[in-house]
Amino acid sequence: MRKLVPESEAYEICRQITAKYAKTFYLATLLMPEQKRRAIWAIYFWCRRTDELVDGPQARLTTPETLDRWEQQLESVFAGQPIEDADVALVDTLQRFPMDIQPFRDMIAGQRMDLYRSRYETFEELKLYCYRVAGTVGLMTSPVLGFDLDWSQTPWNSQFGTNPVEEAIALGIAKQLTNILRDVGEDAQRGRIYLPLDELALFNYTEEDLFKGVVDERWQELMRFQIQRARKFYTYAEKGIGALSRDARWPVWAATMLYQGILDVIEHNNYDVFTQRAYVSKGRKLLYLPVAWLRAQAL
Ligand SMILES: CC(C)=CCC/C(C)=C/CC/C(C)=C/CC/C(C)=C/[C@@H]1[C@@H](COP(=O)(O)OP(=O)(O)O)[C@]1(C)CC/C=C(\C)CC/C=C(\C)CCC=C(C)C
Ligand SMILES: [Mn+2]
Repeated sequence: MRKLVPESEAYEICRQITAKYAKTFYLATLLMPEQKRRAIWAIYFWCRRTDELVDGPQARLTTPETLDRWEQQLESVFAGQPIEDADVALVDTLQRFPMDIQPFRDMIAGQRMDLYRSRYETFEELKLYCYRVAGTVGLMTSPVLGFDLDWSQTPWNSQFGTNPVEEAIALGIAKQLTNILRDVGEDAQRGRIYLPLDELALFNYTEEDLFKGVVDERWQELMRFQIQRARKFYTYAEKGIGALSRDARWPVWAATMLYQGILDVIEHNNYDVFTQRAYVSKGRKLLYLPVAWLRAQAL
């Protein structure tokens, strides 16, 4: 068996991948203490590798058996036995921040859905997919981010019934809904429609319109509806950010505001997600940081 790299090198691989492929997340992790930031990179790279199996350049070679093998590798990592270099970082992260394997398994189940599904009839069906590929990230990262127990025992917390686990999942779902709205055009080119078909019908907009990239009153109304729903998930999730450890609130606020900014850009582009990619400029990203910091200071 090949000798694997030491932990420091494995974390460095995870850092480089996060910095290259996830500029927003990377920026947010730079606001965290060292141990937490390294753990998030390790989780990020595992998620990225999982997504690449069905979305990456070799995706056409991926079969259900490939995902079975990936799940076995996951079990080995949870048993403290790394198989590849990057696993070394995740094994160490799991020792420092014990976590449940189930969200990781659920994410693989979400990627399995991408193997055999390219349409969702209702929002309920789409929500399950969003939980699996993104809500799970909220569950995986919560043990690393940590919760402030003093906060969760306050009377106003029980009074308003906040539930940090549900809110962590909601933040992932909000993020995935944002991704879906931003990537409608790109996904259509691959024959995929994530928007629920019954909602397309409600706005009298057809699959054919979507494949042609028609931007008219019907599409704009449909997108307003979708954006409003994504924002409800963000609003619900935001309550949970105050329950996180103090040193995690600023990065999570920053990441949250940055994703929300994508929805503003879609509106600004008049809902044309077919010929324009909605992205938040570097300058604007930096502008969000002090606002996120202020929000993180609120009790
Ligand atoms: C109590 C409370 C509010 C706690 C906060 C919990 C929290 C930090 C929740 C946020 C969860 C989050 C960042 C979810 C991201 C989900 C995501 C980006 C999913 C992507 C899926 C599929 O996307 P798609 O294929 O449509 O698009 P592209 O391939 O991107 O074109 C994923 C690709 C699945 C795999 C997920 C990732 C690669 C991202 C994982 C991100 C992290 C581990 C970083 C978490 C960041 C911070 C700041 C903690
Ligand atoms: Mn993907």
